[in-house]
Amino acid sequence: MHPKALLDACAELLAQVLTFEHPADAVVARYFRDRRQLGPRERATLADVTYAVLRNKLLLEQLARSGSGARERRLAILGFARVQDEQARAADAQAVRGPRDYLHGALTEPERQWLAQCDAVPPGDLLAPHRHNLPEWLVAPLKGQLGEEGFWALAASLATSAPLHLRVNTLKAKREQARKELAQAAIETQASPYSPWGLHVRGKPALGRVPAFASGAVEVQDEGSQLLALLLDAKRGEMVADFCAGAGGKTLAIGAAMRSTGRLYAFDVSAHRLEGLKPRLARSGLSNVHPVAIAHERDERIKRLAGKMDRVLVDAPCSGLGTLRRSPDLKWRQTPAAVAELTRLQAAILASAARLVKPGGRLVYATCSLLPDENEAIAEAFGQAHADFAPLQVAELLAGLKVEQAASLCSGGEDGGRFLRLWPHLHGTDGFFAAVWQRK
Ligand SMILES: C[S@@+](CC[C@H](N)C(=O)[O-])C[C@H]1O[C@@H](n2cnc3c(N)ncnc32)[C@H](O)[C@@H]1O
Repeated sequence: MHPKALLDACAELLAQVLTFEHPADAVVARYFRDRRQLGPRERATLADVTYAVLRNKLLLEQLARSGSGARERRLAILGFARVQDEQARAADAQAVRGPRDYLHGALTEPERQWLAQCDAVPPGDLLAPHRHNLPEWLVAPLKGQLGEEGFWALAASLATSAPLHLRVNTLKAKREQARKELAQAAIETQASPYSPWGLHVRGKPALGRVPAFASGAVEVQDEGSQLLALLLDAKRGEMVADFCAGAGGKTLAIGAAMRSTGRLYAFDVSAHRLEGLKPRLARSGLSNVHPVAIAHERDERIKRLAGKMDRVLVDAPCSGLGTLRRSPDLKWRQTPAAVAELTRLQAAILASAARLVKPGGRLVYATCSLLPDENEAIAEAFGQAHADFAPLQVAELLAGLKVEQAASLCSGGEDGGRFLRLWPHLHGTDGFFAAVWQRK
């Protein structure tokens, strides 16, 4: 595709994404579906430019106030330039000559001059929002937790794309064996630092046709997600519920930890999301998973299982702000009112799910949010209202599960070990929270 046509396509896609009527990944997927002629490299550029604009929206909008032509085109040019610079850095700037040659081929002379002017703006001249690229309502709760330095480190980390992590399906392969199999397909990996099931992939290779993936020996899963499933510590032959299973990322990890024995219910209110679990389940080789679409958290089918579960995971619906590297549109689509609404739902789901746990059983509440209102506040309110649930120290549990540097992954409580608290800038994972209780 000629650079001019690709830049036009970027501007066209951006115009659709920036209405924020639908999640960016859905808009991008539909755009690709409607244009089957696009090749893999063009698709990659279109997605990368879109995501670069979403991640750096406040800065790029500020820069795009100058220049001429359609706003989406100016944003596309700025996003494209960032993507090409990033690629050049990743490939070693020395080796890549003229990293912006391709983009320059799409620009008019005035546009080239304008881009050079944008490049020359000294970072010190930019206001704070143009440097952190976060909505104002998020700044105070994040600074409140991280302090000034931590906040800026997080903002820098959220401006990057997330690394690719795999979880080895221990039902099918040991970690070292999966590594070797992947290496044969020219996929370089190394053991993840925290999850005993994890592999960190070098680069972002396509996995669809890689034998280890097709055979179900590995699944794509953020290392933080793996740790949540690990924390449930489900054992052979147990009765377990994954209360908000969605497309089953954690269900699959829990089922494998149970060695495909016992009974693992995958509940969700979205039958559509549970449908997404089916092909993954087929690949995984698990036969202990029972997906059940429920009407709501107080569904009759849930009530019938009261007091019967050894372990229950509540991977609650949340703002998703811990996944901003992957879904940067969320920071522009979420609102304080939507978060307040979510906190009511989270408390209700946790209270209902807790009824399933039998005496001596374990309850895990988790989110991929960075906000205390969705995390510590929900866990603390639950603890106060449920004297029959004793809090467990996450740092101790993870250390017992042989997770390296377990204490560094935790915060809260007297010794800082009460909750799991993962941060992209500190741990390289998505942002995650978890609290654990044992029913007395
Ligand atoms: C964070 S996502 C789950 C992700 C999934 N556990 C995974 O690892 O892939 C939260 C899920 O909660 C579901 N949900 C929302 N309201 C619910 C409710 N009242 N009861 C059960 N699940 C609910 C949503 O449909 C969504 O799939």
